[in-house]
Amino acid sequence: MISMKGINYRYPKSKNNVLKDISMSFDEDKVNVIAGLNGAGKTTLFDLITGVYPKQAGEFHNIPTMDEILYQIQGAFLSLMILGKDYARLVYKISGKKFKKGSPSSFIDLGDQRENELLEKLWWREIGQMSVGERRWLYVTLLSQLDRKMYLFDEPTSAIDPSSRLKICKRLERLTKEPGKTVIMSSHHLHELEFIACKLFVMNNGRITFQGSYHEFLATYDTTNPDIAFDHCINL
Ligand SMILES: Nc1ncnc2c1ncn2[C@@H]1O[C@H](COP(=O)(O)OP(=O)(O)OP(=O)(O)O)[C@@H](O)[C@H]1O
Repeated sequence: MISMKGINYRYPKSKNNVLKDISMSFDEDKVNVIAGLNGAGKTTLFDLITGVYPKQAGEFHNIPTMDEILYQIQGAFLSLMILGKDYARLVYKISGKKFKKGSPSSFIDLGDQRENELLEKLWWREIGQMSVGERRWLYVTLLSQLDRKMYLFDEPTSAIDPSSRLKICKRLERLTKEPGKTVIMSSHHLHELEFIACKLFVMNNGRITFQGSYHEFLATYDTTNPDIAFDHCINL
């Protein structure tokens, strides 16, 4: 199990720690979701886990090597002129997987007919002509085809509609069905977590203030509304 204990981090030239005594353990059979206000420290934590920043204090356990990690950062630049299939080719090339010309159906099966059809549709469309939700779904879907031990997705569901958010969450949940894979995402949206097996972490001001299942989260704050639970959690 990938875990960490007592992690602290301070940016050079900053006075205060941005991560404060963080201890977490990630489940392999669930999507691990980190929620928190803007600036809570989620991206910093991802950057530390993946080695973008050097570790300062605390212990990390069982973190895979760089080539076993997929890290989807926020706002990665891609030309809007390239087609879905060009992005797919790039992803496959990076991973050393065999890419075939023509229809994606000859070598990619997403295990869901509607999603296979969506992939076929986006395959031939320019990135710039896709909706934001379609684009994010395509990125997550193609990246999740790569065989890695750990996947980190930084806000893959931001700025998209509830239906597309759920599709992306379900895609990540599918990854957790494969043994030996740990999936971690950050998110500002909590409602769709009801529909996936997840472990939720709430980060506030550099500290983990909750970790447990979605249902434990609601029960802790005695509500059925995750946004109200979140509000209580960060204001305690
Ligand atoms: N390079 C940096 N140098 C100094 N401070 C930084 C740096 N990068 C981020 N910070 C600060 O660290 C804190 C945490 O930022 P971080 O990007 O990790 O938050 P986040 O939880 O991912 O936010 P968001 O939800 O907005 O993406 C913020 O106060 C931010 O201003």
